[in-house]
Amino acid sequence: STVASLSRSITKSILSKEQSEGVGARVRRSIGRPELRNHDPFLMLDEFSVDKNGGFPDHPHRGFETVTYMLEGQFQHEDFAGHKGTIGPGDLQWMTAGRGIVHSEMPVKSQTRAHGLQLWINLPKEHKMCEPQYQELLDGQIPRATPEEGVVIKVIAGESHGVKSQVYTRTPTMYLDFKVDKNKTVTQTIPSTYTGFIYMLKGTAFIGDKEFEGKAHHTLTLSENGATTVKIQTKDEDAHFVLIAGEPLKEPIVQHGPFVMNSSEEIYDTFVDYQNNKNGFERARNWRSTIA
Ligand SMILES: Nc1ccc(F)c(C(=O)c2c[nH]c3ncc(Cl)cc23)c1F
Ligand SMILES: [Fe+3]
Repeated sequence: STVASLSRSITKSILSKEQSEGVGARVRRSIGRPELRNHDPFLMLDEFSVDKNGGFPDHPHRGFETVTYMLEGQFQHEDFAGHKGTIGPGDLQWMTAGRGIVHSEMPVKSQTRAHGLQLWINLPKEHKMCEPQYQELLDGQIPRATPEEGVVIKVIAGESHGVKSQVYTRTPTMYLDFKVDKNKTVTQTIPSTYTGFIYMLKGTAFIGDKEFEGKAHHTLTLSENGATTVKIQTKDEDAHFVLIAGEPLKEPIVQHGPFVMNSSEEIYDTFVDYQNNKNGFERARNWRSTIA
């Protein structure tokens, strides 16, 4: 007899409404909102929308990674080491803050609005104080899997249908951008130990054997039922969503804003380092971004 392969199912569906963040920015907070904490290894997912007067001026990070994926408009970034650049629609910036980054993230002034996703991925203890690293890919450098006509999966991290990303993930992570035409079915393999969720950007998708309906701006958390796949269908509407999954770190999380360590002592030490420009924050002394 054939055993129908079990799919992961949806355990929660949470709508994210816009809230203010940064300077004049609006974000829909997915992971990281009160109803969506403890999705180890993920700390936050924001769908951000910033007009030319807003942005995220000079601020620090330590102990985790920020993954910025642009959907519309152009965003510029600059850090305290002089690393700067602009990312546009479809482009990716995977920033491993490690021991410390101070940077500014602002829309390009001429733009109407910058719209994208920023995911915060926690780092395991042994990497929290690593040298900062950038992995930046233009849209055209991100591989696509097209299991069938009308199903395009951008492999931002991890693997889909035999297509692998080149991004080095210290915390094993899968990050896939799905554009699925109507009346399609796609099955994605996910390691059964991974914590996973879908964030809907546009349209409607039906997930799992029970065809749970996913609508725009909803976070759909995936069950951990031992399944190694998730089945996603569309009916009379196209769908655009991201599927994000990763290996839980199972370490203590102590977070104060942009600092995420394993103990309150380490957080205290981080504040001391930041105030005194030490242990990775040396270049923050007297630094001001030119773009904010
Ligand atoms: N501590 C702290 C406090 C408040 C913040 F807004 C931020 C921050 O920078 C961001 C929050 N979501 C975001 N989405 C997109 C971008 Cl480009 C940046 C952010 C931050 F780091
Ligand atoms: Fe930042």
